Amino acid sequence: MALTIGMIAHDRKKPDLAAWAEAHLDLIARHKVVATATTGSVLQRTLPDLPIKLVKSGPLGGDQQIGAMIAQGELDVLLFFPDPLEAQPHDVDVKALLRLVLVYDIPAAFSPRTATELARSGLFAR
Ligand SMILES: O=C(CO)COP(=O)(O)O
Repeated sequence: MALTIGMIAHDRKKPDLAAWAEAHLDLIARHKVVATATTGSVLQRTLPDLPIKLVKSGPLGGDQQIGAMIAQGELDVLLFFPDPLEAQPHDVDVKALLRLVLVYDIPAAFSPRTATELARSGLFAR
């Protein structure tokens, strides 16, 4: 059964997420990918053949849209690479998203290494 995977990264982490997605394309290509707008455009540049549903940019409500998907049971996994060294204008939205990840116990990874461990868990092989 295809999973719906959310992909989000803050600006300085977008290259890391694109590189991770490229390295794991065989796994994620079986699933549906939804991404915030700017993250999604970077992913599309790296992986032009991967279909990606775009929501709004994070600071314009995209994190909240992904959060709403979690609340509605429409998101199975979240890969979110935040930048721990840069303040975000929409920090409250980021916190709200992370809170919903915990409320609904969504499998999530916040760095390339944890994403790789999640991939090794077999989650994406379903
Ligand atoms: O800000 C984000 C996550 O908090 C991501 O939004 P963008 O992908 O539009 O940069």
